[in-house]
Amino acid sequence: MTTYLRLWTEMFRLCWRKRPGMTALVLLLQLVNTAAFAVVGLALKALVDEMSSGGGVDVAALTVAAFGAALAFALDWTIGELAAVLTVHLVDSVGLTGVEPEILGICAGLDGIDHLERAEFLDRVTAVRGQGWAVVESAWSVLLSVLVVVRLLVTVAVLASAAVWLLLLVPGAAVQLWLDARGKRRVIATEVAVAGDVRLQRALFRLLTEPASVKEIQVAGVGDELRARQRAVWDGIVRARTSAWMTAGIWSSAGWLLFAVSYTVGLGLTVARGGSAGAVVLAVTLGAQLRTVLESALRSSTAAAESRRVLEPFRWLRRYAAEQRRRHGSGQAPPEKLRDGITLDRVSFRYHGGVAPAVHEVSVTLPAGSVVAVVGEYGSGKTTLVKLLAKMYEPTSGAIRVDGADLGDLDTAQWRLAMSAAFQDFGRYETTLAEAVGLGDITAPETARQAAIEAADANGLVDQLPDGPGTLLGTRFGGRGLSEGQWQKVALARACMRTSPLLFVLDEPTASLDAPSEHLIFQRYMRRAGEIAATSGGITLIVSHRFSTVADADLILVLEDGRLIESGSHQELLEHGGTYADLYGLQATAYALGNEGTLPAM
Ligand SMILES: Nc1ncnc2c1ncn2[C@@H]1O[C@H](COP(=O)(O)OP(=O)(O)OP(=O)(O)O)[C@@H](O)[C@H]1O
Repeated sequence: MTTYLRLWTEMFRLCWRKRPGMTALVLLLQLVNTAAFAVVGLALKALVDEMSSGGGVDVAALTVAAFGAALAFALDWTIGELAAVLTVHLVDSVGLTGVEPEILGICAGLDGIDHLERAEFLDRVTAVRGQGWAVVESAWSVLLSVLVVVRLLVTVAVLASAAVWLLLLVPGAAVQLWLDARGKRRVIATEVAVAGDVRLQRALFRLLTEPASVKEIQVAGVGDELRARQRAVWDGIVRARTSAWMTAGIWSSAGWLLFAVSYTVGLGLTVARGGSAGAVVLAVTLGAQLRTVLESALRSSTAAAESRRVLEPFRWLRRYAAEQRRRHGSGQAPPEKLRDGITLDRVSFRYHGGVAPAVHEVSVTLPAGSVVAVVGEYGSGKTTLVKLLAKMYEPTSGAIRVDGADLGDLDTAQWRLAMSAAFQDFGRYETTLAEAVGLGDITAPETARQAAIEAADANGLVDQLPDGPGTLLGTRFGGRGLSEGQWQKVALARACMRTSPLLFVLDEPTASLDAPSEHLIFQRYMRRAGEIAATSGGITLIVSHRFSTVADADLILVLEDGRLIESGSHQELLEHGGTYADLYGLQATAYALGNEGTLPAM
């Protein structure tokens, strides 16, 4: 409870920081609104007391009481509306400018990508995304609930003093609140229960509307089947929701019925036991007012209950982020230049929930200034090794050392600035070509872009584009569509923006390119590796499952099922006659058969 109190206090402070004027105004309006409500009841009571007093009627006092009641009633009504509208506006704007950036910061600001691959993390992100307003609103709901209780107390006190039998309304109201809350809980529980189905139908909808999957669906002719499945999932969701809403409606109606009965009995007894005309008028008015207060109480209790749906995952994400940041902290700076190299000491890594390690007890030194190739069949752990070197994951056991310093102790942001990478699953940034390349190093001068485009052999692509580097890429925002190979060239150019990284990673850099481009690119990268080695002692790490492309590397690492089974130069590995020699022979034969006996030049 104290953590909730802290969160709510923090939300009020956030409102105050972001919108001080609006926060003060909303607070004032809510307080005036509650005071006006209380005045209505008290003025009515004064009116009735005056009218039913034995002596002569004091016209002046009567007028003041009547005028006070009318004014308070008008204030209560108009200020109530205004306060409600302004609260929604305040909550919305602070949610968007204060809480949403924090949620994005948690998703995008944590070290590595481990969290982005965990269902427990992603489920919570799904629950809070776009719901920043609900976090802020929860604090205001609590304040409003307190104010509603004040209203209830005032109403009950005035009722008790005017017509004691009307206190029967109180248990009637309590039961109504309880039944209504029960119904709301059922609705919320149903929403939680169908959340998985909601995600499933969204995923099916995406499959049926995204070009990449639609192609296959059309060719396979399974569109009708998938549409039927999506409809069936929706039908199930709608049935569950309808049933929950119906049940909640029945409970709530039963509650209101009980309230109406207690009201009738209370009023009847007031009249039967000789209540004055004033008391009856007051009873009728306050009875109606009690109903309004009850509705407000129900609204704020619903808001408070619903906010838990968001508050729970929000707090979980915060705790997770704090724990991650505490663990990583800010470490030491990486060296300016590599002197010895990067050493992997019995490095193992197991994915969250994975049965076997993706990388298993790998020990090797990548010498400074060298070109290192990592080869192996599909799923042998090549990309995982690269991601470990890029600090996207932490080794489950063992250590990676950069010139003797533990990679875990190096400041992650600085380490990333000291490296450069073209990943296998590269990003497709739908912006201008110049920007999509320049993202590789936003501190570099304009001229660096041109050099990077040349380094990636992407000049031909630029020439084909209508506005050259200023051409908008991608079709989502009305730009130019690119082929896979063209997107990959953009990614490679981006990776070439940094000219002297300590680690230059190319994970399957030519997977989407044709053979001549592949050959040209590798030649260029070999030259580039020499330049990098000379300026920073940096290592160029090339991942490939095509053995023929990496024969010029200084060191070749052969992975199998996450284990390093062989390492050495191309010549040494051929002479060794192990897996590398076998697979190289097999691939060369296959390539020769497919290309009329021409092996790619190396
Ligand atoms: N995010 C992940 N979560 C769980 N397991 C994963 C994940 N990524 C990869 N794996 C598993 O780890 C193992 C190594 O995968 P990795 O991507 O490193 O292989 P790879 O050699 O790069 O394969 P490819 O040549 O197909 O790119 C595989 O068994 C794979 O199924």
